[in-house]
Order: sequence, then C-alpha cells, then structure tokens
Amino acid sequence: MGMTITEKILAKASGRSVVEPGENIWVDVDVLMTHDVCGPGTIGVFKREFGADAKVWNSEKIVLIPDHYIFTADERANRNVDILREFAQEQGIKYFYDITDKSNFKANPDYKGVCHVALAQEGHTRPGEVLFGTDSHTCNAGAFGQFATGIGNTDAGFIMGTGKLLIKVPATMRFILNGEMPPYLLAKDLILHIIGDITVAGATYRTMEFAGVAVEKMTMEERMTLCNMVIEAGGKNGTIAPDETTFEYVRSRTNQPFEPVYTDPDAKFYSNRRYDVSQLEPVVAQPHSPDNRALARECSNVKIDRVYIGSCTGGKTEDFFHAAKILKGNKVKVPTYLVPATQKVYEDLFKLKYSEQTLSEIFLEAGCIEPAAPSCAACLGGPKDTFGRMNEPEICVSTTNRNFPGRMGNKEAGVYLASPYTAAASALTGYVTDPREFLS
Ligand SMILES: CC(C)[C@H](C(=O)O)[C@@H](O)C(=O)O
Repeated sequence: MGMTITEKILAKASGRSVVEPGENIWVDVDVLMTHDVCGPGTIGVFKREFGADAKVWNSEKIVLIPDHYIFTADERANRNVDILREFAQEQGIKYFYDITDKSNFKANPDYKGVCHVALAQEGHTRPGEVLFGTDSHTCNAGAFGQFATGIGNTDAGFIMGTGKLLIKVPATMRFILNGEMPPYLLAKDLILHIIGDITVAGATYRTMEFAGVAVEKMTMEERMTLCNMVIEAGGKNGTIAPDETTFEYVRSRTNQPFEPVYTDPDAKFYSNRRYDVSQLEPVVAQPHSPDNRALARECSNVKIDRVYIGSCTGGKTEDFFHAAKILKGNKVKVPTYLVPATQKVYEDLFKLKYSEQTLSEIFLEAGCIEPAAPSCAACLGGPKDTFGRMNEPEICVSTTNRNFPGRMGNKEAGVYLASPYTAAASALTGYVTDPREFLS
C-alpha cells in the first residue's frame, strides 16, 4: 500500500514497514527543541517524573533555544533563560544557543534568535527525521521533508527522559500549487489564501502536504513560510518533498546523514486541492483570525498606524529582501519595525544588497526604525517593554502568523497579516496596500 511522506517517516521512526492514519504508535525522536517559554516547564516535568538527578536520553538530540522574551527587564522572563542555561550545563546539552550579554546581542556568538529559523540555519531540520518542539510553529521544518510538530511540556518532558513519544498518525491533505507564480505574490499570500479557504480548523490533526510546480520552484525560505502556518489551519504538520534545493540547504549546514522519503504515487489522501497560483492576488488576514481573508486591494481604505516585519514566518532574509524591493527609494508614512529572526538574518541586512544598496541602507533611507535585536519580539506581545509591542489600540500590518485579539499586545489592537511585499507597500501609504502599486 502506498504511503505519504508523513506516514513513511512515522513508520520508520516506529520500526514498522507500514502505518495508517489513525493508528497510535510509539516513535523514536531525532530532535527535541524547547525554548525559554516552555523549557522551564518541560525541565520541571522531566525532573518530577524521572528524578532530580535524572539524565536526559541524549544530550546531542536536544536543542535549547532562548528566543521569545529575551530583550526585556522582566525578571521572570530572564529567569527562564537562566533555567535553560543551568540545565544545559548540568546535562551537557550540545546545542544550547545561549545569550549572556543582552545589551549587545552581537557579543553572543552562540545566540541565534527565533527557534524555527535557527533550527534550519544550524542544520537541525533534516529530511526523513522526526522533530518535536514545544512550540506550535515547529511545523515550519516540514519544508525540509521532516516530520515536525509542536507538543506540550508534558510530552516534551517525557521525550527528554525516554527519546520516545506516542502519537496518532495524521491523515494527509494534499495541496497542489501549479502555475507560474506572479511577481507580486509570495508564499505568505498562498498560505493565507489556503487558510482562508479551509478555515483555522480546516486541517485539524492532519498533515498538509504541499506539492506542484509552484512549490518545486520555491526557495527553502518560501517553503518554510508555507509550512510554518500549517498550524494556523489546525494542521499537525506540513510536508514538502525534499529535492536538490533542500539537499543543498541542509548539506551546507550539517554533516549528519539523513534519508529523504517521498510520497508514493498510490498513497491515499484525505483530500486533494488544486490551485493555479497565477490566478491569485495579494491577500491579508483581517483582524482577528488568520482565516479572515480579504484581497489586499479590498482593504485599501483601512488606515494603519504601524508596520511590523519579523518573526519565524516573516523575518527571514528573503522576507527583508522582498520588503527592501518595495521600500527602495521611497519613504514610509508609519513607524515600521524590523525584527530579523536570527543573528544570521540580522547580519544579512548589512551585507546583502538590492540594486547597489544594502538592505539596511534601504530601510534607514526609507525612514524605518533601525533593525532590532533578533528574537520573537512583538509577534506574540511579550512583556510591556518588548520591542514593537502594541501597547495602544492601534492597527498594524504584520508579516507574522497570528492576529487573535491581544496577540501583539493591546487587546483592542487590530493586526492584518500580510506578505512582506504587502507590509512594505502599506508602510509607504499608511493604508493596507496591494503591492502591485509599487512593483512595476
Ligand atoms: C510561546 C509558544 C508556546 C507559542 C507557540 O506555541 O506557538 C508561541 O511561539 C506563538 O507563536 O504563539
């Protein structure tokens, strides 16, 4: 019987030749990631269940990434990072991307930033493997043909002790994206379009597998944007068949061997949806839900107070490159916050050029606020002093992933989720703006 990528990875990880959707199986875990928000809770569960002196199952398969509430005076947030550090030292954890000097993040060569982008950049997202993380956007790594999903602290504590987890095999919904990608569309438009179609519950506990020519032509960062937002449709995980683009990205970041797997031609799907991407238009998700889709041009009368470009979803190097394309030679009309996902992305802003200027030169000339230290920052609000946090009931166009009430701070604030093109175009007009107005 044919299997999907997800079924094949889970079959292998459970030592079976075949698994079917709905079966509950024990899988061996290749990577467990936790961060400063959930790490302390996970460590607490681990110690309670396995003993105060217990050792983790494998100190090279756990990745600890402080990234959420980093640049804040909040004592409890800072304490969370200290707990990760103490645990990393006690257990000899190999991959701990520590931050010690918070006043100058550049002085911390180990510090990376947002976990999902850091996992990819540090070579932890390998085809055919199983990655669990205590963060719902762990599905990001499905872009590499890895089985990657978010879990709670209890499951993560159990994995820390045993390296195993009992999970139900999800059925796979396939999304075939064909056609030529128009120059004004980005992966963010495609995923917002799909979520608008199927709703925030449309893929609950299912795999969303993306295929088709438009996906094959995408860079790894664009594939990550697609898979990152699978959870916003309730999906368990996302998958994309690994190919040369994947291998090149992964091999340049790790020497660890991996075994890619592929969906069989006779695999069974829960559903098949086809899109001709050449027919789609730039979209936004209006407040207060990622499935509240509208065409960007339909919202041109929505006056905005700020623009935010950042997060695991929309703060990667290419996201900034896309924003720079629109901002170059223009001036922003509203405060525009730039938060690179990782230290590497931050460096790219000062190295990478678009039409003879570095991205950071373009941004500063356009009047954007200077790029901030890499972290999750205001994507999920955070402590009051978080960079870019919406402390007032304002309207923001954001490249992030969620726009529930209060998500970026103030409960009365309204967040329009959009692609980096749409966010940048909106910054230039002060209204939600279709980027075609600025892309000739
Ligand atoms: C803090 C964490 C548990 C949370 C998540 O799981 O997604 C956060 O990263 C988010 O984006 O809402």
